[in-house]
Amino acid sequence: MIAINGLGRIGRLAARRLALQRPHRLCALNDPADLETVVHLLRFDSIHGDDHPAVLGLRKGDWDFIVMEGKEYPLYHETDPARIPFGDHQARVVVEASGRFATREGAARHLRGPVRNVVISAPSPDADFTVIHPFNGHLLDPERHRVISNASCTAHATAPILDVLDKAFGLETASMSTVHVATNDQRLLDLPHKDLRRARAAFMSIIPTTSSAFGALRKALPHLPGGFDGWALRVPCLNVNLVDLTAVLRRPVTPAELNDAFDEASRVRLRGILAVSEGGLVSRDFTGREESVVMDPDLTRVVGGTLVKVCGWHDNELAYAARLCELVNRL
Ligand SMILES: NC(=O)c1ccc[n+]([C@@H]2O[C@H](COP(=O)([O-])OP(=O)(O)OC[C@H]3O[C@@H](n4cnc5c(N)ncnc54)[C@H](O)[C@@H]3O)[C@@H](O)[C@H]2O)c1
Repeated sequence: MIAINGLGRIGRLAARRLALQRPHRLCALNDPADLETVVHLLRFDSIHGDDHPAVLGLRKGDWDFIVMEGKEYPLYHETDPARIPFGDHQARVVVEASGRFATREGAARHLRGPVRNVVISAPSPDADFTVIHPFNGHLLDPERHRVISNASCTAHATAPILDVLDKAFGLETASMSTVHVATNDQRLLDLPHKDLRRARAAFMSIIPTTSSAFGALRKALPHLPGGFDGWALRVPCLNVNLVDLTAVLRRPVTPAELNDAFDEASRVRLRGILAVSEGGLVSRDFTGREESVVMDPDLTRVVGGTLVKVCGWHDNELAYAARLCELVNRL
């Protein structure tokens, strides 16, 4: 059974998805917000529209429930994982999607009674294992790896690109910038934040900042060339990021060879994870895509044979929630 802590952008998408696809597996939810607020935000979504289950709130005595597609899920309002009685509902896996407990120590507060694993919906500095499916999921041992990080949306989008380049041409070195939409970790208007740039109004500027994807990628794909690094440019958009990756390959290539390699990977080996888009699209057109990355062949460039630049889009919310749900279902 699966429980979810933190019903924000990612937690709600995961809850809706599990309620539609695996209602018998979802057992309980937690968020400090009150019942009316949680129900309202589950029903109305500014980005993903109304393509989600019928949702109601129910109060029985002191207890709150979210009803999705006719099934009742207990909703708690704790702020400390150690106080959430997920174990009473036979939860074996907790999705930690609050963004507040990304360290092993914090996430491990869920590990009580029947709860065997916690999956953090973000990179973690010290989780037992960082998964980027399908590249290292086979190494995950749920008995040994009790606290698991599902890396980040950017890491999930970047890993397939690196994988194709490395397998097809050999990867010497690489650098990546993610053109990343605003998230609730920024400020709507200028307001203190530990990152001075994220303290600035999110919808006014291009905001250069760090990306936790690099740490997650280094952990999940340790064979990557050393020094792989880059940054995020937060832009005033709501959904869908662009990964812009520059690499030096071991042998000279043409743009057509690069695009063919992505095309081939999208058909069988990375089907469902990497896709290739048709031409002329913009970020909005990728909302609702569930692949970790959708390559844009028009943007492929080669400079002098071995220096290449390739770009791929991803729905940072929906595609990430899809990978997260696949992981907890496998667990
Ligand atoms: N938004 C994205 O595109 C995205 C993609 C991949 C990963 N992530 C990661 O997922 C995590 C959540 O991101 P988000 O965008 O959904 O965040 P969000 O800010 O939209 O939601 C956070 C939720 O957690 C709840 N919360 C706050 N304190 C809590 C506590 N003590 N206990 C339980 N719940 C608490 C809030 O009420 C809110 O509903 C972050 O670590 C983020 O980095 C986000």
